[in-house]
Amino acid sequence: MKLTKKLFFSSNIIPTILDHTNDGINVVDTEGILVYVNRISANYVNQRPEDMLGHPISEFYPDAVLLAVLENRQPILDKKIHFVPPKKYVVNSYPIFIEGEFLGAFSVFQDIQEIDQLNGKIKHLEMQVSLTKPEADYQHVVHMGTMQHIYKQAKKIVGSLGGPRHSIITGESGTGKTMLANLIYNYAKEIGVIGKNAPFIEINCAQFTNPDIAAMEIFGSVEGAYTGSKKKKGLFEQANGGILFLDEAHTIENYQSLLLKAIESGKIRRIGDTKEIDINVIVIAASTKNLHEVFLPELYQRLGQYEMHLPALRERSLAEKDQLFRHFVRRYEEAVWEAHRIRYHVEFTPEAKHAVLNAVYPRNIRQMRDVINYSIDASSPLIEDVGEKKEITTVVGIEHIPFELTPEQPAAEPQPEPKEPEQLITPQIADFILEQSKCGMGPRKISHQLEAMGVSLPYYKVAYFLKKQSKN
Ligand SMILES: Nc1ncnc2c1ncn2[C@@H]1O[C@H](COP(=O)(O)OP(=O)(O)OP(=O)(O)O)[C@@H](O)[C@H]1O
Repeated sequence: MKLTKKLFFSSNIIPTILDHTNDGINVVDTEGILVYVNRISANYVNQRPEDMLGHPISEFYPDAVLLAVLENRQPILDKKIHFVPPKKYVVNSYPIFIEGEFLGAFSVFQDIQEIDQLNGKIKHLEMQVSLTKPEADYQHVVHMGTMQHIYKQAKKIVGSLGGPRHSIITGESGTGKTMLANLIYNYAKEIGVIGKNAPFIEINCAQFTNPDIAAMEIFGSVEGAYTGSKKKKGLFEQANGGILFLDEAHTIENYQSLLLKAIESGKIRRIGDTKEIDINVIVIAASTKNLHEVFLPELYQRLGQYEMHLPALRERSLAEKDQLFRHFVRRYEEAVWEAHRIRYHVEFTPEAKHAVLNAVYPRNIRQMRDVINYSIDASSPLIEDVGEKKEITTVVGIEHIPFELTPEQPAAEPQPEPKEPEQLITPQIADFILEQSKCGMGPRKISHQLEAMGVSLPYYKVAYFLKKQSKN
């Protein structure tokens, strides 16, 4: 037998093909009774097609778009439906007219849960990147107090008539050294000291366990300079015409004389090479250490005349901290707008804001930023629960702040709910928490376990209890 058009349409091939598509298909008569369901659609609602036929579609798909199509006799396209969250599909539905007579409707739908979740993850990652990127534009940094004075100094270093000069930035981790280097770079471009497309090459010298590898990265190498070394352009060459930012510069101890020579002569030599290469690079060396004590005196003298020190967060005024706080909250709101086109309003309760502003941050502004982002994350709704809303307000309370911060507050300040955990924690619950903690469980896991046992005790209260126990 030969497959012909006639045979194709008269046989059972079409339903078989429809069972092998990736889309779900439903066909109903004018009463909304299912006359055809493909396998995908039946699987979607955990049924067999034969058990669905002859039943109203609403029994299986309560929000079926087909019902509206039956009423209006018009197609409905690209409608997104949440089935049972997080199950989600997008559906196109059409009326069926045969020889002008209205006979029913059909719909074709695609499961988009996975695509939606992937999109959500991409947006989440994009948001994380945007929230943790150092500010590069002076308009967008907090420039009251500390930065006002330091930025003036930085501008002089690159912008003075006799400049630009190399410089040193010191400060504890997370105080804004990389950010300041970026600001200098942008300012230098703005005033034409370096070209609009000039490179900004950043290297954290501490990332190399071996000082020889660090040197090869910075100065480049020729093949065979060391066992296995390849011909390689160094960062100095890559930064030619722009800025070379050497973070954690104290770790390049062994190669300080090479650095000095490069800075003094404007020439570098790749490790293992004899040929010199001209370079025109502004070097900014940053460190958490006092480079005066670490660098060769000549190198320090060359760079350290132009030294800027960024104070730790604890040394900054409350007003400056408050500005930083507002800045990071605003950045979060802007990131939500960028990712989801949702106007997001973040409010902190006075108690929560007090906790954030008065906590101790060993990792300085970076840690404060992370705590603010974490707290807002904790109070924010899930994307899947937002629906079509275009404006949302969230209130960050003390319960959203990472627990380590709250006990660090000044003793003179009233502690939030200090007695409550003890009131809630019976001797049995106390024993349970201590036992789980001994087995290495963290407060969050313990709180989840308690919840499964019908005891509602937020993780931060578990943490507070454990902290008190460890002090007793
Ligand atoms: N004045 C400021 N205004 C706004 N954001 C700031 C300010 N100072 C620092 N930050 C932000 O704090 C975070 C940490 O800053 P940065 O990465 O520059 O610190 P760092 O001193 O280079 O840290 P590390 O020594 O660990 O490399 C960044 O997100 C940065 O943008």
